[in-house]
Amino acid sequence: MDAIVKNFPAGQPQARPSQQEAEEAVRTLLRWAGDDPTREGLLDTPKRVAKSYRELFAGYDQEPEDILGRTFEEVGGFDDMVLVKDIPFFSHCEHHMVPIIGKAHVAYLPKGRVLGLSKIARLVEVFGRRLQTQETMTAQIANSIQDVLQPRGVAVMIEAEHLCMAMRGIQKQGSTTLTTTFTADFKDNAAEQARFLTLIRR
Ligand SMILES: Nc1nc2c(ncn2[C@@H]2O[C@H](COP(=O)(O)OP(=O)(O)OP(=O)(O)O)[C@@H](O)[C@H]2O)c(=O)[nH]1
Ligand SMILES: [Zn+2]
Repeated sequence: MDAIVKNFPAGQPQARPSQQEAEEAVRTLLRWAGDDPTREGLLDTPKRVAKSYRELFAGYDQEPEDILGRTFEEVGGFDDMVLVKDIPFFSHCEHHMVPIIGKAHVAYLPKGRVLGLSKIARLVEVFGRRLQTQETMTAQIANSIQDVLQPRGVAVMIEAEHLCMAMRGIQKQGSTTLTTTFTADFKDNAAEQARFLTLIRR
């Protein structure tokens, strides 16, 4: 497996470890948790975890440009807000690698071109399936739509529960974190921001 890990923080692509190395790392963590990786029930667990990581972190193999590339211009002059709300997602926090469970609300003000609606949900998936902070994910969704589609503005709100705060640490269940990013006209126009917030609360 010689795939390159994208998004490496220092900007230096690193070769992916082999399947065997990944499985060995899981065996180490099983021993760290206090269990015995050689007992029958755990024999295939390292293989399953490695496979499951490829799915849970599939977003490292996808680029927003590939998803947002296909746009439509024939929309009868429509230039008002397009809002896709309540897009459910799962992610993992980059501090503890524990799930973040949430919903994203994504709006933009078109300028001549619109996106296929499913592409907005696909974009949420791409960034959700990476290690994240909620703030980063919110900004990444907004900025990639702004950069690729170049609409008049983008608004993104994420509401999420962080299981690292619920299952461990401070152990507060049921709290919700809200984050927003506004670009261009949404950033400069309080009335557009208010309309976005009203529509997602309806
Ligand atoms: N800003 C931000 N913080 C997050 C996010 N997800 C988790 N965190 C926080 O990251 C922080 C990491 O704090 P540290 O003190 O380094 O780690 P810790 O000792 O495990 O912290 P506790 O969770 O307080 O036990 C915690 O306060 C988490 O709640 C996120 O998406 N955004
Ligand atoms: Zn965390």
